[in-house]
Amino acid sequence: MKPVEIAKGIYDVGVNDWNIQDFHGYSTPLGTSYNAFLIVDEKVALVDTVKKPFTDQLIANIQQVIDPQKIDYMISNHTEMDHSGSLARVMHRIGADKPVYCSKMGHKNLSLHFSQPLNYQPVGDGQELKLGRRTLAFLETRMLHWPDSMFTYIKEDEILLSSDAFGQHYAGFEKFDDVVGDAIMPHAKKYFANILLPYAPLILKLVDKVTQMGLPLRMICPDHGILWRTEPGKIIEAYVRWSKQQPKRKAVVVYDTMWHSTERMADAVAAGLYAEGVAVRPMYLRKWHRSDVLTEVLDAKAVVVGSPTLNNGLFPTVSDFLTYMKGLKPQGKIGAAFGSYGWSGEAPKLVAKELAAMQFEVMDPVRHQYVPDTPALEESYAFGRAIGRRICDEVAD
Ligand SMILES: Cc1cc2nc3c(=O)[nH]c(=O)nc-3n(C[C@H](O)[C@H](O)[C@H](O)COP(=O)(O)O)c2cc1C
Repeated sequence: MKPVEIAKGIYDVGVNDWNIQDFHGYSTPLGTSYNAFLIVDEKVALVDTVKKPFTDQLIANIQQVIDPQKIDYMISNHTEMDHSGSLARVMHRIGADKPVYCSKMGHKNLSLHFSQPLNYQPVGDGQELKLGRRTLAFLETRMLHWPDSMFTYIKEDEILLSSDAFGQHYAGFEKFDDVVGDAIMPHAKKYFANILLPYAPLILKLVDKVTQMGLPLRMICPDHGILWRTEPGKIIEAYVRWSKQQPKRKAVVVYDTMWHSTERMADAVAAGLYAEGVAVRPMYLRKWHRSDVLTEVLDAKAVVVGSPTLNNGLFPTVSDFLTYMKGLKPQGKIGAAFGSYGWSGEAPKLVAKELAAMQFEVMDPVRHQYVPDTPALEESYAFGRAIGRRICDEVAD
């Protein structure tokens, strides 16, 4: 990728990772980018680096704008290695004793990632760094989504370098929201559902704080994907909506199956939900990636989970999905479980227990022995309708 001048003297010198398909267990069919920002003023600052294998590309991009040794300040908004992996080599290239500005937690966490001592300059919330004509202001955003996370705001240009917040896993030569259009929103939603959802209450507080500060925002530039230059308010509004987790009349029916019995039940449950006017799609866990299922969970009212009983327990992909969903802490959901079994039939009860541990309102599970016959499928259908009625009672049309 060539450097992209996003405002006069401010460049995205990051890289595209075209072929990554699995980002720490999150599916990324369109790859991703690691954005890094070079601000050229009387003093020159580089905000964030890239994943380690892309270090040479980052340095080559910087070189197209300026001699890397002219960089005066390194700023680390986030310790995670997709943004800090090349820090050691970059510091070696620009001058190992140059200051590295980061949050206090960034100082602690970077030291736990890199053994060589760097000239860390921890900054507090609201602290500023003058570059010449421009001023950088640091905004602590603890747990959005790591303890070290912070934003860097370029005051005079009204540009927010927002680290992972507002990002999307998307690799492309297109770098701006107006070029990609609404096609980017599903990727932003997936990013929110899979990375930021557990911190939804903190996001609402942060948006309040920034609104009270009256911070003008001309552009929001995350560390992944496209930059929001035309309608930065649009992604903030989406974050507020997603953080409130206001559900639609929608359910996710997610399941696995060995011999298709639980699958037949899943189809009948989904048909029952649909008959009550609920949007629904059965999702088979060996075809749908857990991160795509979670994207659907975000605005669903009910999560209905089917598992056959295997060796007195859950089918492994169902355990995987439940573990993943539990960590992301979705709020305000109805939960329901179903499944086929042979002799002991523990799985639906185990699913229901897990859903209850996630504070879901859990309905009594439905299970069938071996292959469901017509009356059994009618029972699954009626189960879907009962869940659907409950959704419609709780969610306005
Ligand atoms: C390897 C294996 C282990 C099983 N273990 C149990 C079990 O412990 N308890 C039980 O009730 N059924 C057990 N079953 C039976 C299945 O749960 C039953 O065949 C069910 O109908 C499968 O549903 P499915 O077609 O959705 O996979 C087992 C089946 C297999 C293949």
